[in-house]
Order: sequence, then C-alpha cells, then structure tokens
Amino acid sequence: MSAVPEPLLELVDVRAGYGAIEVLHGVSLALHPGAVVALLGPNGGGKTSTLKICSGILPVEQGEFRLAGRVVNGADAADLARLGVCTIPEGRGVFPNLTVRENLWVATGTGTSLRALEEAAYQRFPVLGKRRGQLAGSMSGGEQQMLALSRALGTAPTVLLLDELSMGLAPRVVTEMYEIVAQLAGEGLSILVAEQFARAVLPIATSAALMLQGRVVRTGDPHEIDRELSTSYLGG
Ligand SMILES: Nc1ncnc2c1ncn2[C@@H]1O[C@H](COP(=O)(O)OP(=O)(O)OP(=O)(O)O)[C@@H](O)[C@H]1O
Repeated sequence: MSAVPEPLLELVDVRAGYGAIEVLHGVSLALHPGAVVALLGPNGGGKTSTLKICSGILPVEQGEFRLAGRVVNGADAADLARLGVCTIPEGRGVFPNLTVRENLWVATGTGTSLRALEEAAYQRFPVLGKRRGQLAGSMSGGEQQMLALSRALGTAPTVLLLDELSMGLAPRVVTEMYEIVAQLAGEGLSILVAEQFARAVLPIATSAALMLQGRVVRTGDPHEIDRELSTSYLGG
C-alpha cells in the first residue's frame, strides 16, 4: 500500500483578521503536490484572506500554517516567495504602463535572467512574443493573465495562489486559462485557486473547499460540491 503524500501547504485551524476584527475563524485546508484546490464561496466568505495567509500578507493569529511539513507562521511574503509560494492577485498584478518585456524583467529580481524568462513565456504563450514591446495595459484580459502567469512561473514556484482568475474575462478565455492551470498542475505545480464562479474552475479541480463567513464549511469532490452549489447559495 502506498503512503498518502504529505500536503505541500496546509492550514490547520487558522484564525486571522484585520485589526481587532477576526475574519477567518479556524480555517483548515490541505494542498497536495500537483493538486488544484478550488476555494469557492460568495463574496466576503474569506477566500482572499485565506490566500493572503498563504502568501504571508496576513499574519496567522492562531493555528498553524505549514509548508512541506514545516510550520511557517510568521514568515512574510518575501520569505514565502523564497520558499516557492507565488501569488497572482485579483486584478492580475501586471504593470499596465510597462511593456510585456519590462513586466517580465520585474521577475528577474529572483535571479532568473530576462532571456530565460522571455524564452519560457513566449514558448508557453506565443501571443506574448508578438506583443513583447506592447504596453501590458493595452492587451486583452486573457493576455494580461498570461503575462501574470509567465512572470509568476519565472520564479520557479512550487505553489501557485490564484485569486479570481476569471475576473473580467470572457467565458471562452476563462476556459482556456483554466486549461493552462490544469497543464501546470500536470507539470507538478500545486495550485490553490479562489473563485467566486465555481463552474469555471470545477472541471479542472482535484478537490474543492467551500468557504462561508470565514470558515471552510465543506471540502471534497469538486463535482459533488458543484451539485450542492447548484441547488443552494450560488445558483446554477
Ligand atoms: N483589508 C481589510 N480590512 C478589514 N476587513 C477586511 C479587509 N479585507 C477583507 N475584509 C473583510 O474580511 C471578510 C472576508 O473578506 P475576503 O476578501 O477574504 O472574502 P472573499 O471571499 O475573498 O470575498 P471577495 O470575493 O469579495 O474578495 C469580509 O467580511 C471583508 O469585509
């Protein structure tokens, strides 16, 4: 019998908040190597705050944040980036007034050469090669998301945190972006993705966690959770 692999990233009963206001009331979550975990739920449920915990932006007040079995409570965003955690925030985080090339250059701070970053980006997303001199802000939402992904991948992360990948994108582009996410997981990357629109991510998720009012109220098979969601809070 093969041993169950240890989660790469794990939250155990994590409580956190903003100032005196607690917004995460004991969140537990596990992300295994090569998995795509979909963090679902309505606005204000705590998805973004959970991602902020995982990227070191929001400190853990109680409970444990573990990375590869090691407790990393107190690690800041730079520490976690060095440990292989990379975030694409809501709104993508590309610099609209910089070109594609210049946006990639920003990721050279982690030690990868611009040439290597460009080669990898243009190979994965040929359209970015054609747009290398174009301002990021003038590109389509999907192209900006490709640029954000390329920059993130340039740091050779082991964990990718995605917040509302689908935001502002046409349904066809969302499907394409999630196909890319599935490919990345197939290459071994572990991915935690917060999505308000469950249908976008469920086809490629290995598991799903439903967040309501600062708690994970349900985790499990994405299709089962999809069925539950269709008949409850989020509509079809
Ligand atoms: N910077 C902040 N200061 C104070 N409260 C905040 C802050 N950010 C979020 N909150 C509160 O924390 C709770 C969880 O919000 P969070 O953004 O994590 O939820 P979400 O599920 O990601 O929703 P959304 O899709 O709107 O981002 C909400 O009640 C929100 O009002």
